[in-house]
Amino acid sequence: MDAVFSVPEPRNEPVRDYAPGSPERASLQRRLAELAEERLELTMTIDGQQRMGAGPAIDVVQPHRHGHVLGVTHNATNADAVAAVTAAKKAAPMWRALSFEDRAAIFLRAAELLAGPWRDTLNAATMLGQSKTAYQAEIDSACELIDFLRFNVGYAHKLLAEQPQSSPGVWNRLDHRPLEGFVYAITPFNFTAIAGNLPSAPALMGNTVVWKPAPTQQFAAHFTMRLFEAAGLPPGVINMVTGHGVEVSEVVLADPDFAGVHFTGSTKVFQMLWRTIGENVARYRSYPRLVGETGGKDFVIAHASADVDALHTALVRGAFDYQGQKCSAASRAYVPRSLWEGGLRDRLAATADSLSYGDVTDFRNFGGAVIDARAFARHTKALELISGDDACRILAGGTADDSEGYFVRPTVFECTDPAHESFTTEYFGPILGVHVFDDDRFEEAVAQAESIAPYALTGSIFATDRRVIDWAGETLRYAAGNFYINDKPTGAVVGQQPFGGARASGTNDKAGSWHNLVRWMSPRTIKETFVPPTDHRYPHMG
Ligand SMILES: NC(=O)c1ccc[n+]([C@@H]2O[C@H](COP(=O)([O-])OP(=O)(O)OC[C@H]3O[C@@H](n4cnc5c(N)ncnc54)[C@H](O)[C@@H]3O)[C@@H](O)[C@H]2O)c1
Ligand SMILES: N[C@@H](CCC=O)C(=O)O
Repeated sequence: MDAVFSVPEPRNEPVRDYAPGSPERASLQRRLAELAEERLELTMTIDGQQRMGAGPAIDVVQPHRHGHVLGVTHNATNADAVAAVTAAKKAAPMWRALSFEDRAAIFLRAAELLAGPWRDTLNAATMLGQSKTAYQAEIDSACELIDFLRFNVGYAHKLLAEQPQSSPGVWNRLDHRPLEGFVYAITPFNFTAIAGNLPSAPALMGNTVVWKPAPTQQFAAHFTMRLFEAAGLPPGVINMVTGHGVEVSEVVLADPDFAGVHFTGSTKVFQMLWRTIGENVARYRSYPRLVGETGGKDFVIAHASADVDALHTALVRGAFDYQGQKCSAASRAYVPRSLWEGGLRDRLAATADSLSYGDVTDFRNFGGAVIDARAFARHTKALELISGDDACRILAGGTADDSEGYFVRPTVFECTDPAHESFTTEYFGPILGVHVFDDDRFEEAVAQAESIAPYALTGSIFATDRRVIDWAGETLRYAAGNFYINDKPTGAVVGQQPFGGARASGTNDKAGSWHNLVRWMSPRTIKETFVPPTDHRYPHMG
């Protein structure tokens, strides 16, 4: 077809609330019951074929009831990784040759399927496999993934339309080529939306992909792969390998056609990947694109002029939604003494103690369990460190119990030492440290908070005095890639708050925006001269 097409105007998917008695709640509960009865074979998908990895088996369980196995996956071996890379390379010419409209239509169809008949499945899988409540699943596996799919098409369309100027007699053009090679997408446990976005964004731009989800997210990842297939994704475009990834990286990062990594996860793993890529750099056909969104130690800073009700709610939701397992979660707060001793301390502790964490299929619960035994051990160790230190005092929580699920109580502690390890280390759990400062030492507290942790992902300032908001915004300019004024530091929405941070928090390529998509293309400039010169001599030569 010969036409310059426009694309549907992207819009954010409305969030359903699953209130008691609502039809959407009944429908989701039915799907939860069905999926909880499954014991799925969580296969790899290579060249459109589903088969088990050849390495050892891994049980995928419900974190809030770890005796309940949802499915079994297997670690992918070097040979499995070779098969995935081969499939990605084989599919590349076919996928590149499809028009942008054909590629976009697949992902737009995936968005509509997810908004409709697939919504309950992805939400139920995310609730059971990652211990999210109905609301936390809805904003992730339904709305955010739908938004990524729709908005990426809109941003990509604008990027492709980006063309240079032409002087008289010349036609300059930009050919927005996919990368030469394949992309390696490695995704974290905590967001089904991120797991779906990291392989699909480079694929939309014409690249083929090897995708390695986290084993603890494999239940929802399995259904995400089925969703892409149902939307018409051809075999070999996204090849999903399972397991821990070490053996996959040994193969992928040594391949000459490795063209980029699209990573979200911990800072430690991204730095390890970066080092390996650096060591292998001479092997590659092109310099690989390195895109990584990583850890955070996200702050909330309050001024004495802050609205204390808003601050209280932001701390509770920011720190304890999804058990603190958002990279954006508030994990350190800086509060003036007048607000803290004027009632916030007791109120925050009482609210934290009142939050119910339990089985997420019981919709009365505020939260579920932390993801696995490794996370549980990290949190119990942190709680021991905090409770054993004279500088810190636990005000709420501080306990954990893994007898049935990996439960860690919402914990609030106060610490007189703002340089304490608990203010610099990412625990990635429901643990909030508070440093209380004298009201007249606000500027000192902000300056210290700015650079004490190596991260710069999200942060909030609470104040009603506009001069304070202005000053803090400037002083904290490089301390957070997503900065919030009088709001919690979590809950970025695609198309509204492009997400990502710098320093040890990543390359800040802003998932779900054109900043990210531009990394998956390699422009070729074309200059066509209609009437080329036929005399090599210049006029000044006489
Ligand atoms: N900045 C962001 O946008 C963002 C978003 C979500 C999560 N996170 C971060 O992610 C972390 C939590 O997620 P996680 O526990 O899944 O992180 P993780 O780093 O443990 O794992 C991330 C992924 O890397 C894989 N992996 C580990 N070693 C590998 C290797 N050698 N080769 C290939 N893959 C390998 C894991 O299996 C998983 O798929 C936190 O640090 C959090 O802050 C950041
Ligand atoms: N985009 C999400 C965080 C993703 C990281 O885990 C938020 O803004 O809360």
